[in-house]
Amino acid sequence: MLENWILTILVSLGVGSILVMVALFMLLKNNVHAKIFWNEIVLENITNFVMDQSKEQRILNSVSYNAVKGDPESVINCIDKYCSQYEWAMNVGDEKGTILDKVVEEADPSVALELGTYCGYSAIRIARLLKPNTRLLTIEFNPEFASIAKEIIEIAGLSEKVTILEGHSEDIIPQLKKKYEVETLDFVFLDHWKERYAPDTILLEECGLLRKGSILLADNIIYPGAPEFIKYIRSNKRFECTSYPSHLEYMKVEDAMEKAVKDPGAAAMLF
Ligand SMILES: C[S@@+](CC[C@H](N)C(=O)[O-])C[C@H]1O[C@@H](n2cnc3c(N)ncnc32)[C@H](O)[C@@H]1O
Ligand SMILES: C[C@]12CC[C@@H]3c4cc(O)c(O)cc4CC[C@H]3[C@@H]1CCC2=O
Ligand SMILES: [Mg+2]
Repeated sequence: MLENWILTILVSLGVGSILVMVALFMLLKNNVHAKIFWNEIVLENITNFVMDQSKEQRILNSVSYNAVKGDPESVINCIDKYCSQYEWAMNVGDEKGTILDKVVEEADPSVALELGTYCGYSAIRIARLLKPNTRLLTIEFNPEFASIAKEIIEIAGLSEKVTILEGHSEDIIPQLKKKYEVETLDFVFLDHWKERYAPDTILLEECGLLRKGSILLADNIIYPGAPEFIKYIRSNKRFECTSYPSHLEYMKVEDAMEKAVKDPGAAAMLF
């Protein structure tokens, strides 16, 4: 009699754990939050512990071994291959990267600013399209990411065009005019923490860094989303906005980028 009870409990526990595993699998398959949580929190921390290095160091290693020195396209392809085949990472990726390329070409910037460098993937995409005697400033507050980005940008052969400014966007933006000799910005790529998009756009305006015709491009309008920025920019008569539907990097999940041109009519009258 006692053995029957024990058997029933053991079978129930077995079936229960299989059901929990199936539920987890379904959740991971269908839910983007679960997938990101699984990749970023569970898998990444286990791999970091086992290999005693960070995912960003592994991205740098992959670039050092596989990319052709001085060839930005090979660095971009190498990062995309690593992050789609081995470990997801928050680079803008190739699909949204192609939109970024088009908008940079349209802006044809003399001075460009990026908020959120990470490993330097989008900085390389932007800098490879810049004409001679033009520059990209990119802001990153994580010292490990800033130093990895420096090495990856060096491998791409773009160190002359790119300056990494280490610190918080809210501290560095007010220093851009005096310390970094910026008059106004022709192009700004917003890809740092999403709750900073709106306050940093307002800060750029207050610091007199946006001119008529300055172009802003913001990543992650749908996922993770930047609702305060979208509310601010779309209701502001000084900006003309366009949405570019796309997908989250390295995933089949909807995302979009938002372009905002400051006083576009007035800029056209200048020429
Ligand atoms: C999504 S990643 C940038 C990805 C990069 N643009 C690319 O596509 O290759 C965002 C980065 O912004 C940095 N970051 C977030 N908030 C920031 C802030 N307020 N100031 C400076 N860096 C910030 C994070 O440390 C992270 O490295
Ligand atoms: C919320 C998050 C940080 C932002 C991450 C993110 C940033 C980004 O620019 C992207 O293009 C995509 C993402 C998706 C994942 C987001 C991260 C999940 C955990 C975390 O701290
Ligand atoms: Mg992004």
